[in-house]
Amino acid sequence: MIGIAGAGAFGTALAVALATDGRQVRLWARDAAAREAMRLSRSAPKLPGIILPEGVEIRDNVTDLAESGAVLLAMPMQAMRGFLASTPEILSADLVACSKGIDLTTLQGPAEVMAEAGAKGARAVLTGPSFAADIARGLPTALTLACDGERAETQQHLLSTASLRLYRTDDVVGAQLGGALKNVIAIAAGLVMGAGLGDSARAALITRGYAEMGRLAASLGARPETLAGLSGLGDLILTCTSAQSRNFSHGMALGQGRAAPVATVEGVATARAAVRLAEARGVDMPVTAMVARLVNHEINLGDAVRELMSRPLKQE
Ligand SMILES: NC(=O)C1=CN([C@@H]2O[C@H](COP(=O)(O)OP(=O)(O)OC[C@H]3O[C@@H](n4cnc5c(N)ncnc54)[C@H](O)[C@@H]3O)[C@@H](O)[C@H]2O)C=CC1
Ligand SMILES: O=C(CO)COP(=O)(O)O
Repeated sequence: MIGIAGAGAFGTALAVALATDGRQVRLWARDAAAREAMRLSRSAPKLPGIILPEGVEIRDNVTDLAESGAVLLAMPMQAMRGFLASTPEILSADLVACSKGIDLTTLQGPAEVMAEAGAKGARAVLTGPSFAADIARGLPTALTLACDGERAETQQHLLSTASLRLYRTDDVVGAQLGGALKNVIAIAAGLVMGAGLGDSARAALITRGYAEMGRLAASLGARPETLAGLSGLGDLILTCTSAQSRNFSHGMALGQGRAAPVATVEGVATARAAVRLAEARGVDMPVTAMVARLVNHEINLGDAVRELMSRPLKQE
């Protein structure tokens, strides 16, 4: 049995994929009305057209997840620390963080947040290029499961299905940073496309963004090949090129000068956190720093482009 805490787009999509493959899933949403609606309709508002398979059981009590083979944490990154603090009962289970981001208060990634909360079982991070809508439809998806404990292989088999192919890595720092930092670059790519700056500019941004993701990750102990994998480059490609991405769409809206739709946009907080991490380590992250200034309304897009283009010329 697998427990999933958080019944937004991603948690529900994973529940659908796992149950379709024969797993028993306990899905918990924090909102009682949302739980009741899902139970009655066997559907989820964030996944239109998808029917919840029989194997998905909507649970009212989050502590019911504690006896699962693994508990997936499928909530925004900034909510994870508070959720774990208020739910000590699940800390004995193996935990798999599905959030992509950096905690703004502690500047920790999901693995460190779980450890500091007192997680006693395995602590893994599930990341990589995967839109919830694709997963829920059973489209083929490859993900990275990062775990440096001896339970990694067990978790990999528990969470892989006919349509979800999980690759394993013990580079937890690299995998979680890849998943977090790509969202910032996706906002930048959306800004460029929204402002009509062209495909060439986007390609430049993705490449230079990837370079600075690698610099920060290396300074924190990540391996370069992890960033070149699904959790870094793979997710960067997906998120910087698809309007399905909320981070990319958020950037597009800003680039077009219109209000961005309300949604979970992890790259906004991650940009602010990454700037602080980079400053503390003396790492140059011009694209990320510019995204932080743009989302903080400290600079307009025209000045941002001029500033980035007039940086001193250097070697690639
Ligand atoms: N939607 C997608 O395609 C993918 C999302 N992710 C990641 O999964 C995480 C969650 O994203 P989505 O499910 O898409 O967001 P969402 O906005 O669809 O759902 C978030 C869910 O978290 C719940 N939540 C918020 N605060 C909470 C709290 N304090 N305690 C418990 N639950 C809380 C909300 O009620 C909501 O059900 C994010 O970090 C995202 O980057 C990762 C891969 C794909
Ligand atoms: O992480 C994702 C795809 O891998 C989802 O991207 P968005 O959060 O930008 O929608």
